[in-house]
Amino acid sequence: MRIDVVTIFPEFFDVLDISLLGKARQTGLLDVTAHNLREFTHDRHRTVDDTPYGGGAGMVMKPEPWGEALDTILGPTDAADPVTGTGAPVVIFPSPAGEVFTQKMARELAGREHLVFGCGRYEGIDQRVFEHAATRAEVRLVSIGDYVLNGGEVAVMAMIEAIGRLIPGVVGNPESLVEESHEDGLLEYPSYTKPAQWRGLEVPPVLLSGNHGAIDRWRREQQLERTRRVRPDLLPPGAGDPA
Ligand SMILES: Nc1cc(-c2ccc3ccn(Cc4ccc(CN5CCCC5)cc4)c3c2)n[nH]1
Repeated sequence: MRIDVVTIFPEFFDVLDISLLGKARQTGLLDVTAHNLREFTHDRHRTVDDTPYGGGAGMVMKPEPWGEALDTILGPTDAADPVTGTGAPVVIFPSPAGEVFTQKMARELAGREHLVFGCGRYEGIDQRVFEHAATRAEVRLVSIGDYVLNGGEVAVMAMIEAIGRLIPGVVGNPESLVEESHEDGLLEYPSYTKPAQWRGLEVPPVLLSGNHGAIDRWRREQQLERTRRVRPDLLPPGAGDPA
């Protein structure tokens, strides 16, 4: 998978070289390139923002540098490019006004060949950038949660990690991808490891029984109980009913 990130803080993404994804980059499974938006300005001050039409606090990111950056990354769109094939790029802009990023969306995006992330700053990006990009690629505004960050970079880092780890070969043990929170729609069961006693606290005896049928049943019940308590909105229909 090829990932391009457009940002005024390209060094922010250097951390990907040392994290879990560093190995994936070395093995060519994941190719991540950060582009400095200021490389696509032409004035002496490398200006990327200006005051908002209609007034209001703060600044808005100018459309021209974004247009040139996306021209470079998306390349001249020839008619043969289907906008929605797996090979066609998806351009994702983090936004507080976006659709919420979920494990389901992460799984879907992990199947695409080319992702482009656009990191806004200030009060956001001129709306026409999204409109024009949509004439040549699939465009999505995506929120990672109902809180306001200072820009898109942290959101993109979170999405790259959530997506990257679903790519076969990026995570050591693919088994661990199936049995985790949200993968089957429920929250995960609690985990334990040695020692069996720690500060007077025991490991649930079923986990030491070697009875794998009982262990699976206990874990499933833990998932349902935890999901009922913490995230009833995630319960599948009927799962919350008393047994
Ligand atoms: N899930 C999630 C994603 C983000 C996120 C993503 C990209 C950007 C780019 C700039 N900002 C800061 C920021 C500050 C103020 C406003 C609200 N203003 C009110 C009037 C115009 C806008 C919006 C945005 C981002 C925030 N935050 N949270």
